[in-house]
Amino acid sequence: MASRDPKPGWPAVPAENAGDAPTPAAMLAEILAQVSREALQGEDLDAVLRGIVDCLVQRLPVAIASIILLNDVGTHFEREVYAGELLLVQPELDNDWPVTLGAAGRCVRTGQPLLVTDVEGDPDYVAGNPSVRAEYLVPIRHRARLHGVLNIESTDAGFFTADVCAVFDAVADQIAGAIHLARMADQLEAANRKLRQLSSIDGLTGIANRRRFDEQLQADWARCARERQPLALLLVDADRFKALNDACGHLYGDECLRQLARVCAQLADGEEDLVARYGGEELVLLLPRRDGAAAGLVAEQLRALVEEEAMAHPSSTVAPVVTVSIGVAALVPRPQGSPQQLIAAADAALYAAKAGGRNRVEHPPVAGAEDG
Ligand SMILES: Nc1nc2c(ncn2[C@@H]2O[C@H](COP(=O)(O)OP(=O)(O)OP(=O)(O)O)[C@@H](O)[C@H]2O)c(=O)[nH]1
Repeated sequence: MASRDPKPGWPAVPAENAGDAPTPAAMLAEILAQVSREALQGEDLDAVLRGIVDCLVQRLPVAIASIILLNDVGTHFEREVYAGELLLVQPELDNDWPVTLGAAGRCVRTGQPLLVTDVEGDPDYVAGNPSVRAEYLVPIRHRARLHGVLNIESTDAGFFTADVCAVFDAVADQIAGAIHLARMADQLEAANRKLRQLSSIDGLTGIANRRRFDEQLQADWARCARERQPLALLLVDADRFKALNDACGHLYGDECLRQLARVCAQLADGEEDLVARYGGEELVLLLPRRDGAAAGLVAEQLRALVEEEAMAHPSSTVAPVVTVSIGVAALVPRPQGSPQQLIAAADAALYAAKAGGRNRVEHPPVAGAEDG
């Protein structure tokens, strides 16, 4: 079999192994395949970039491989990920490396690959390691967006032949796709987080919605059962709200509900507390680790605070201002029990508060449960 001459710059192939040595084309295909794998498998952008530079220094005789990313507006380098056998003295990249500086900056400004065959003679070269003789920089561009620069450094002044440079050009294209994918994934994740957050918020009041409350109630019920801690629930209902809407209009009613939610949020201020809109003009406070007495105190405070807000209610039979009736329930959940037990108890208490004249707090014992 005819022996293959490695291209200048590629790893020297021992004569006895020459027949098995990969051609530059085969090696390029392997490198590109691995870069693709890194792009698809990396957990996040940093992991992707690290996988790629590691792959380059492992497979090619380069002293340093680094990827230098630009900020969103393309004015500064903001991050560098590098690998290599030589120590690279890296500048601090707190957005203080403008593209007006260095060979990497020149590569960005021209938008073209840049070959520096004699680093000492290049006015833009910023020495990262004194053993480096030559450097090749390639813009990393996906469609119209310039993401940064692929920077390869070699201790061999003659390393960067046209064939070798062509390999890095192809690798840079692959990296651009990988960065694009990773950034899309990051954006998608952020959008999903936002969506999850939005889907748990009540649009009118900005507090948690019923769905979020239901989830939290299940979770708190299970946790308090495990820890044998009490769980308290306050069911808060605005009095004569239909009459308020009828007399003052729905927009005013909406504003009163928002204000009511703000007051409730002031009192549900523990790390584990949750205030949510239960539905219509009913709000709930879910208070883990609060027994009946503690929850009753919060409820009484809340009732008084709402009255002090003095939101006018000209058509109420209770007071000239908006008032609330509150049903309180608290118990130490039993693992085999159901959170519905707590809701039913708070509901019964609320009914009693309404029947008792409104603008009141009621707290009957919960049947069949260990009251905290
Ligand atoms: N403005 C406004 N009104 C709402 C909203 N959700 C529910 N309501 C109104 O709240 C009122 C609740 O009326 P009812 O259930 O009869 O209770 P109430 O008039 O408050 O009487 P009591 O609870 O017995 O004191 C209804 O008129 C609903 O239209 C809302 O988001 N905005």
